[in-house]
Amino acid sequence: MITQEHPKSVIVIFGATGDLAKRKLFPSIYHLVQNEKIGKEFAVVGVGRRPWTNDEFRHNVSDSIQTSIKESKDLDDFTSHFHYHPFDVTNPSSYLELNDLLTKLDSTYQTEGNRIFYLAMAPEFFGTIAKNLKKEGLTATKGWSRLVIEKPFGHDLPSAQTLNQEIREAFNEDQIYRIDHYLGKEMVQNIEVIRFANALFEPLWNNRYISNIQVTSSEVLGVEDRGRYYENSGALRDMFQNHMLQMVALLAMEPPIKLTTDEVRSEKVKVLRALRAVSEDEVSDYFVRGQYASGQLDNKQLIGYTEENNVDKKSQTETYVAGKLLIDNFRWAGVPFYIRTGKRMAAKSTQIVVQFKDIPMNLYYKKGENVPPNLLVINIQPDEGITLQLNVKKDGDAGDSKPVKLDLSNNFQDGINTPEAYEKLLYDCMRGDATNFTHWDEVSLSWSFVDPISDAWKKGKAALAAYPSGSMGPKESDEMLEADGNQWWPVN
Ligand SMILES: NC(=O)C1=CN([C@@H]2O[C@H](COP(=O)(O)OP(=O)(O)OC[C@H]3O[C@@H](n4cnc5c(N)ncnc54)[C@H](OP(=O)(O)O)[C@@H]3O)[C@@H](O)[C@H]2O)C=CC1
Ligand SMILES: O=C1O[C@H](COP(=O)(O)O)[C@@H](O)[C@H](O)[C@H]1O
Repeated sequence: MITQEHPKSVIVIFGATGDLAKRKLFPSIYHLVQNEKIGKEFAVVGVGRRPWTNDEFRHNVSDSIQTSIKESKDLDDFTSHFHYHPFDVTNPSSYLELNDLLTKLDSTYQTEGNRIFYLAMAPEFFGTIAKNLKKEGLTATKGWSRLVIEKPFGHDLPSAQTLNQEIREAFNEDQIYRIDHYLGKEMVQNIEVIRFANALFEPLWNNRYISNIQVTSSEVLGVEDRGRYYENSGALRDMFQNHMLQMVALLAMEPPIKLTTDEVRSEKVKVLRALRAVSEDEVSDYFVRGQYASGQLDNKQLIGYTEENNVDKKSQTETYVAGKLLIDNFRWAGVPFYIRTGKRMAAKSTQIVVQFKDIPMNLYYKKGENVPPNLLVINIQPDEGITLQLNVKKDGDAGDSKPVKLDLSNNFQDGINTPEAYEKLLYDCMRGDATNFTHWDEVSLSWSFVDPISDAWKKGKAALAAYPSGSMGPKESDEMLEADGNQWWPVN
């Protein structure tokens, strides 16, 4: 059941001394309190191996808030809700002590026995932690208990299945919240509203009127200090299998009969089931993989991927992937969904472009050529908003037209204050709303689609194209669209 107001809970963060907790989780909890989404009835227990005291932990929390939020206030009061419990999560006996602490905090903060276990740690620990939580009785509380799991959820389908079995032995599916932080982004959540709350778009949202849909998520950053993780992941597993496929599912799904968790998920699952499988031999026709070489951006010289720390000098890991997806159902037959994502590209941008089909006949503007197509552009980040490209009469010239952009970005007035993805997702989890988390069916279908692609790449069935840092990816990606008579639309 979804709690409407001021959910109460103890939140146990496994990995509370790590990067994710400091950069995302503590500021998110702070915002929830400041925005009065949660009241005083909460406590946070941090788990890590470092032998910190409560004071040291609270200092670290304070630091994280001051770094990320300009005007922070009431920090002492806020951090007094934070407690640190150091232990190695592979040591089963420590869970009993943790349980005692949770029971005590439950009574101090009147959290009604509700517990969130947030696993902000490397995935190899997920199964062990889930098992010990159940075995030592931490999930047997008078309130609810929920498990939040960070990505990556497995490395391929078999490893994801093993992980799922391990956590399902301790938690039911409806207690498991698999985070995909893109689903917490304001404009990703807006996809459904744009589609289903506007009489203008939904009738056109099909293969009769749409020529193709493009989803881009480009990053300026390189692999930073995550070389070890990224070498085993690459862009296909890091971004495509989860964030990109989730956006495709939201764009392509049928209208759900209700906006409930189960109904929305069930429609997304149908899209993933309808994705046309790409066999190993066809991979090069549908996918391009690339790796950033050295290059320049904003007059700065940038090193190539293989020169990064903890990266093999001969690495074949892709830092860029572009794909052409086909969805074999009545609505989308024949409409390509072009997807691209990569690191060290020219701009940080996540953007969706819906390109409508050409009008049947050109009465205007350079007859014999096509009038520019109508485009609906959904800007997810860094700017939030939508633009609609239409054609209007050219000033003065009778019989001539020009494209104009109807820019609705200014309507998103509270854009800068929209809650951060993690804040929304944490709040959803506290309220028991799993709509914006990924269900096991979605995860397994995504891996089923992705595995043949990575297998083909592993067997060397497709070349790894180099692209200069600071560019928009390899030329092979442009050629993939050109072969269909299409082109990537520029990102904002
Ligand atoms: N950082 C990010 O931006 C993102 C991270 N993620 C995911 O979140 C998870 C955490 O990432 P991140 O915070 O970057 O990782 P870090 O390496 O920064 O942190 C790892 C944490 O795990 C703790 N830890 C490791 N081993 C043990 C152990 N045996 N017992 C108890 N605690 C242990 C560490 O504590 P200590 O050192 O004190 O032992 C530390 O708090 C990963 O699954 C990652 O893929 C997902 C998206 C983005
Ligand atoms: O999950 C991940 O996402 C980030 C990009 O997230 P964004 O919100 O900044 O678009 C990416 O850098 C990282 O490699 C990946 O693990």
